[in-house]
Amino acid sequence: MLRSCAARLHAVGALRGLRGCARPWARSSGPAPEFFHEDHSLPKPSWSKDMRLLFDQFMKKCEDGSWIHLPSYNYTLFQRSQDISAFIHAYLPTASKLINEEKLLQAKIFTRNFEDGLGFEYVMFYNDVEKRVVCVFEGGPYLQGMPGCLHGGAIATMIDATVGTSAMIAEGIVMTANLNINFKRPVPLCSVVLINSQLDKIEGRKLFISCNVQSVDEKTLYTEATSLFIKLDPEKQV
Ligand SMILES: CCCCCCCC/C=C\CCCCCCCC(=O)SCCNC(=O)CCNC(=O)[C@H](O)C(C)(C)COP(=O)(O)OP(=O)(O)OC[C@H]1O[C@@H](n2cnc3c(N)ncnc32)[C@H](O)[C@@H]1OP(=O)(O)O
Repeated sequence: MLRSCAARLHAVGALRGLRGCARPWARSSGPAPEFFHEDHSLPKPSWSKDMRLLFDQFMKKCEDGSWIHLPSYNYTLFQRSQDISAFIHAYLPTASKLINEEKLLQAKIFTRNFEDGLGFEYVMFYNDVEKRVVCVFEGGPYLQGMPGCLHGGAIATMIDATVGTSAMIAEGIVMTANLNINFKRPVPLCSVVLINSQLDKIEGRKLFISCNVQSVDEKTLYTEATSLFIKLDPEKQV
């Protein structure tokens, strides 16, 4: 399973020629520690029936290669601590002055650090022809905002992660410059939703990606969003 997940991620990278992801900042090579490799996007006992059903449906679509399952880990692409540090120095020199290098060793993706079933449960799929990333997302009980509803910040986070994945696949190292969200209906806590993102256009370093959040039966439109991502330029002092 680990081999096939790595192969799929590699396929996505190869698809885009790994633009911007050649790790020019890396000081070391070799495998990351084994415990890092748990793919959090695979079915777990805590997943609901809807989540499992949609996972199976999308995995079926992956069989002819039109869709790709994107594995997901609790660390960034730059998982080795020395890589993270070198990455920040190369791309975010202003921020690097304020970052505690020791704390950096503990860095993890915050959506992947809740206990199973309590926080963000999600899996993403990518269609290269249509330039779409779809995220199947179930927000657990620890993500409550208004009683019985998903916190808007949790929705924003997952929208950012979905459109961000789309931007990263297209152009490598990017950051969110603008995220514009219309919350149209409250999302019931612990329900499964589909986050559909679409890469609309690329203009120089700017990527425009739109997105909506729908119920599984597609009858309820919960949220609509547009986003702007900027491909980072290591020559610029951001
Ligand atoms: C092969 C890969 C496989 C991958 C597989 C998938 C794995 C996925 C794994 C994990 C995915 C997780 C994904 C998570 C995603 C999360 C992302 C975040 O949350 S990022 C944190 C929040 N964002 C910030 O903190 C940015 C702060 N802002 C900045 O640092 C700068 O403003 C930055 C970098 C965005 C732009 O700065 P400049 O100096 O590089 O660029 P300038 O010159 O200012 O802008 C460039 C152009 O963009 C326009 N622009 C910039 N900001 C704009 C704005 N807010 N609105 C409109 N236009 C804007 C400008 O007007 C300019 O346009 P003109 O070229 O002149 O036409």
